Amino acid sequence: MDTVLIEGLALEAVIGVYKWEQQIHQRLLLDLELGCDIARAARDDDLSATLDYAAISARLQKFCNEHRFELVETFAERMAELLQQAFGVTWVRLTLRKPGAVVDAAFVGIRIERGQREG
Ligand SMILES: Nc1nc2c(c(=O)[nH]1)N=C([C@H](O)[C@@H](O)CO)CN2
Repeated sequence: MDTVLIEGLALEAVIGVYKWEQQIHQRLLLDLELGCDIARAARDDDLSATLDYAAISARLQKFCNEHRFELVETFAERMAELLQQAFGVTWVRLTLRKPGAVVDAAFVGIRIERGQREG
């Protein structure tokens, strides 16, 4: 199984459990590993035969503009569902970081894996 990567994608979202957090936008950082067989895309030099990282990045930025959640867990789970439903992603490892949420930590966040890794 090959992997399409998106790393350090900056997302602006309304996210947090506290009232003050629900009135501001905060930056999240997203890393994605997306399972994908790239053989046909590479053979035919054909974008339509692989996962388009630009289209996926734009769709996730739109999703963040349209939704608000309290937990990074919820955001991560919903983005994984979107990747499966809208782009046919069969396996994803998703890391979502919330910089600055804990002052003494560079990052806090979560990592999830969904779907079956083939090959
Ligand atoms: N496991 C989690 N812990 C916490 C979260 C979260 O989303 N997942 N969120 C917060 C607050 O919103 C925090 O980020 C504000 O500083 C606390 N713990």
